[in-house]
Amino acid sequence: MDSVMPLRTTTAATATAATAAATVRPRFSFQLLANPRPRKPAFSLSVPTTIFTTHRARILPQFTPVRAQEDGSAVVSESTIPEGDALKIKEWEVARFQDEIAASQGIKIRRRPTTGPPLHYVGPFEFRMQNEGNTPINILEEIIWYKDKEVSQMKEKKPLLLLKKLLSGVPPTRDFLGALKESYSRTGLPALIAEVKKASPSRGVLREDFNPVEIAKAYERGGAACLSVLTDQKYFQGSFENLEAIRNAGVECPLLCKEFVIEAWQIYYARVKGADAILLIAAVLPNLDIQYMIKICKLLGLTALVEVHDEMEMDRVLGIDGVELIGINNRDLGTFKVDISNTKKLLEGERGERIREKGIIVVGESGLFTPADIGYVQDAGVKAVLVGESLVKQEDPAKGISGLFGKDISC
Ligand SMILES: O=C(O)c1ccccc1NCC(=O)[C@H](O)[C@H](O)COP(=O)(O)O
Repeated sequence: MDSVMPLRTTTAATATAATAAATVRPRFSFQLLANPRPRKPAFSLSVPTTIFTTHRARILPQFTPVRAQEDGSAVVSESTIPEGDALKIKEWEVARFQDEIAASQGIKIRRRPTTGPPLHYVGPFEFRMQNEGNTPINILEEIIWYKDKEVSQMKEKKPLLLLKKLLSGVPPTRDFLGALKESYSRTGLPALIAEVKKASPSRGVLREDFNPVEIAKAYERGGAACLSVLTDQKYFQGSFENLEAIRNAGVECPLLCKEFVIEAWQIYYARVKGADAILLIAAVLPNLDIQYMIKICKLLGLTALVEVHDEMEMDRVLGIDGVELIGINNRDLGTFKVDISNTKKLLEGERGERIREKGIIVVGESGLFTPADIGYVQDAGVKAVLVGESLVKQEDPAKGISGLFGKDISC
């Protein structure tokens, strides 16, 4: 099994994919076996005899010798497969395991398009691949597939080792969670995380004369407790330069890096660029990744805002240690449908109880336009709100904040 690990990078789910896969019940019996007698390349595949038989014609020229096992499966030595192809097979299998782990947690979003099996592959995955091909199921999946490529390129330019060196030169983080709590107890209203957002896939360009630093300063003047800065370029016309510029312009509000995080590397990068908090989306990240990324956030002094959209995601996140801040998104990131009653729905009954017991702060996100909307989500139990469109579209976003809350919350 260990031979699988170095082939793919960084996420906890990857690092534990093969192990955790043991807990995901494959529909076919399938096992990657640690080779009892290490050789190079050192692994073998155990496949059910039925599958083996089906593939006999294809397999035999490549896979010899073949050993029958007591349980009826056949062990095929792969020592004759060229090393490069064997590595590709392993990589591909780990990616499939990752998809299966995610799917077992109700995650529909795949990290990258599912490609067909590599040359020489024989095994159960080819029998159970769904939606094979490269059409994303929705906009969120499209964003993630693009992000996967983008992050790979960024990592080549700025490897983790370099980011770690840069960390020693960055100023300490500001207390994002503390700022939210302080604002809530000062105003008695949900603390505001005001979003610096130029455009979005659902609404297109929200503001043509977009000056991120001016908007950030206006938000701070208007009484925002924290700011959220979109850093995704392709779909939101945001950037890490915006985040950095706001940080360097003397804005004191703690900053949330609003990104589509799929790898721990991005958390280090956000920290280097001036973030105090980062978004982790449960619709994209398996539980182990969230847990691992929260640990990294803590190590770097960042607050993790873990975002959920439905009951299943909320229940998953409530089972993860170390979660202090949960965002309930009223926008379905797949369909764009916005419904603020989602916040209420996810805070009702036992879930609300658990959240209060754990002392978790909840943020109501998206689709908030009026004092009535703010009152509604506050009654539902949120202590903070994340607002973009309704503020960024105002000529003076500071006045927009008073309009949104029905009063001046700046002092
Ligand atoms: O805003 C979108 O269209 C969108 C599409 C796909 C993924 C994420 C998206 N938005 C991120 C957000 O959740 C919002 O920017 C944030 O909650 C503020 O929402 P709003 O106040 O409605 O601008």
